[in-house]
Amino acid sequence: MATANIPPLMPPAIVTSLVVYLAAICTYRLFFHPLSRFPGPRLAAVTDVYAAWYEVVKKGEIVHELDRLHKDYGPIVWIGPGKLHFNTPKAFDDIYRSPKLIKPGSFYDAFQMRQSCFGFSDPRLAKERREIIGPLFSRKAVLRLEDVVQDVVDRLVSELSKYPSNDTVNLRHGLMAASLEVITTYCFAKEYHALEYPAFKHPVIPALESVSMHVLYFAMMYLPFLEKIVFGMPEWLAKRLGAGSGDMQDLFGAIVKQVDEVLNDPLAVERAEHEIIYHHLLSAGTVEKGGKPPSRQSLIGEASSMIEAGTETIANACTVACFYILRSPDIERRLRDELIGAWSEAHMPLERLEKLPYLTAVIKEGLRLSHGVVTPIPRQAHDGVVIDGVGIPSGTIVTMGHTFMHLSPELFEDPLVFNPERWLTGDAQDKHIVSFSRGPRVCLGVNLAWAELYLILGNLFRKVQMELPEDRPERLEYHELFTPHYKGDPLQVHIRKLADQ
Ligand code: HEM
Repeated sequence: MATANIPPLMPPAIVTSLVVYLAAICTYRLFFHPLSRFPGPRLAAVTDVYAAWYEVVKKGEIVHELDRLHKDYGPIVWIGPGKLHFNTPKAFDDIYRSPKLIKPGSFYDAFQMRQSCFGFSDPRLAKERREIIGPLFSRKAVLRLEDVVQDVVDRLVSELSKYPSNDTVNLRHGLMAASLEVITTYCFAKEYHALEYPAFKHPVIPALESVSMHVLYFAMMYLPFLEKIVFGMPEWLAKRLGAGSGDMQDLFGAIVKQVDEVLNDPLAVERAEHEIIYHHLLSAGTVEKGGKPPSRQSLIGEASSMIEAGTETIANACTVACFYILRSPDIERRLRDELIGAWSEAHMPLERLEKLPYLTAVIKEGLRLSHGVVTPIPRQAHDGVVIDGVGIPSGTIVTMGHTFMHLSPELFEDPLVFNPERWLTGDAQDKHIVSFSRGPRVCLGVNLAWAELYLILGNLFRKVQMELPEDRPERLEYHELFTPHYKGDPLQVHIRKLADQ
C-alpha cells in the first residue's frame, strides 16, 4: 500500500528552538530571577498557569491555595513568575499604605475602566481624579445627601412589605437593587427603578453578579488579547454566549447614553435634582492637567467604576450581616431591641444610628466577613521598597488578601464566627478591618458605604420581620472573583409580618 508523504506539522528546527527557548526561560526563572531566593512552588515560579488554574479554571479558589502555601512556605510565597504573596499585618500596611507601590495595569486594565479613579495606574492621575470627585463622597456631602439614601431604603422596605406574609423573597436581589439604586441616584440623579422590578431582578443585577463574566475578567488578565474579542463582538452574539456579557453590554449602553446626554446638553447637569458627579467632573474648577475636562471615554469609565465599585460591595456586607443575624436568634433579638428602644420617629437620622453600639458591631462583622475584595489586590513595587523587613526587587507584584487579616486567629478569636460581641469591648481591633483597603488608593466611597450600611440594616431590622428557611446552609460559600460571589441563593427569606413602625 502506498503511503502518503505527510509534511510534519512543525519543522523540527522550530520545535527544537521552542524547547530550547522554554528551557532557557524556566532555568532563568528558577535559578537567576531576582525572586528565586523566595520560597514557593517551583511551578508557580516558572508559569502564570499555576495561579490561572485557580482563578480561571476553578472559578476563583486562589485564596484557599494561598492559605495552604503559607502553611508550607512561611510568610512570603513566590506565587507567580514576578509575584509574591504575604500574610502578616505588617506586610499589609507596608504594601497598601505606601505611595511607592502602584496599581499594575496588567491586572486592572481587564476591568475596562483604565481612565477612572479606580483604574488609573499612574498615582498622579489617580490623585488628581480623587481630588476632583472626592468632595461628593466626603462626610459632609454624605450628610447633605442623606435623604437620597434614605429614600432608596424606604423604597426597599416598602417593596418588601408588599409581599404577603410567609411569602419567600430573594433578599440578596433586594439588597443588590437597593445598592445599585443608591449609586445611580447619588452619583447621577438617575433612577434605574431596580427596586420596582419584579422580584428585584433588574437586568443589570445578574450582569454585576455573573460568575462567568468575572471569570472572563481574570482570563483577560492572563490573555489580554481576549479583550478585543469579548468587547468587540456584536451585542446579539454576546447575549447568546452568556447572560452576563449581554446584560453587561446593556449596562454599558445605558452609561454611554447618560454620558452623551451630559456632554451634548451641559444644562442637563444643572437640572439634576442635587449635586452629582458631573458637577465635579465637568465644572471649570475641576479641570485636569492641560485645562481640559475628562474625555468621553474617561467619563464612561468613571461612571462604570462607580456602579461596579459601589453596588456589589455594599450588597455583600449586608448579605453577610443579614444571613448571620437571621441565623442567630440571640443576635437578632439584641439588635431589634436596640433599634426599637432608640427609634422614635419614621426616620432615624444617620448620626443617631451611628451611636448605636450593637448596630455598629453588626456592621463591622458584616464588613469583616464579606472582606470587601477577596482576591489579593496587587501592587507593583519600585526601587527601595521594603515589606515587613524584606527588600523587594523593583517591578515585583506584591499582594496580600484581606482574608489573611480578617480570618487570622491571631487577630480575631474564632475568626469564622459572626460575633458582634468582639466589637463591644473597645476599638482596638478596628485597625485590623481592611475591607476598604488602605493608603492612597483606599476606597473613595467609604463614607457613603458606612451611611448605606447603617441606613439599610437599621431600617430593615427595625421595620421588616424575616426568617431564613429551615434548610439554610451553615455558612456562606463564595467564589473568589475579585469580590466574593456567593454560591446558590444564600438569602431566600420568608417575610413574616411587618414590625410596628
Ligand atoms: C461596603 C462597601 C465597600 C467596600 C467594602 C469597598 C471596598 C473597596 C476596596 C477594597 C477598594 C480598593 C480596590 C483596589 O485597590 O483595587 C475600593 C476602591 C474604590 N471604591 Fe470602594 N468599597 C465599597 C463601597 C464603595 C462605594 C459605595 C463607592 C462609590 C463611590 C466606592 C468607590 C470606590 C472607588 C472609586 C475606588 C477606587 C479608589 C482608588 O483606586 O483610588 N466603593 N473599594
